Amino acid sequence: MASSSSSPSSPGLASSSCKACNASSEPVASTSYASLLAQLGNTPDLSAEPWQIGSFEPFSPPGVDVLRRAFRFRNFKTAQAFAQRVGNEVAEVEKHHPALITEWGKVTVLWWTHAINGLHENDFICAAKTDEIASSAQGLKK
Ligand SMILES: C[C@H](O)[C@H](O)[C@H]1CNC2=NC(N)=NC(=O)C2=N1
Repeated sequence: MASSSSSPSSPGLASSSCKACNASSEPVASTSYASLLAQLGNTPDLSAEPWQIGSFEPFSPPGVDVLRRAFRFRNFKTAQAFAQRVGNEVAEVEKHHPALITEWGKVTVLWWTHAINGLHENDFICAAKTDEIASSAQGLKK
């Protein structure tokens, strides 16, 4: 595993707030990208199975860069409650909204900035806040 699945993020990022963003906002600079990823606990782990996503990681479907992490839960109810907390406590507070895929025992969270079709510092802030919620979420499987 790349890191503990409960709370790999640095408290600094998780206690920052999102800045207003529009189509001319700057994506994260290549110089800060690696440091921001490291703050989310992302370190290369060549021994991990391809389906394990133990920390937020870059994911690049054609045409867009995304941060993605899958969280495992004991059942559907606890997965759904976590997705709702991310929606209410991060997305609606920060006015920055993820894709949340809720399945039995699993929530996949994808952060990117629609306005720039890529990654902004806001995405790293929201990813860190998501990790923080996971660290106290009921039913999370570590
Ligand atoms: C007007 C409103 O603030 C914007 O449309 C916000 C809403 N939530 C958003 N969420 C995300 N992830 N990216 C955006 O560019 C975005 N824009």
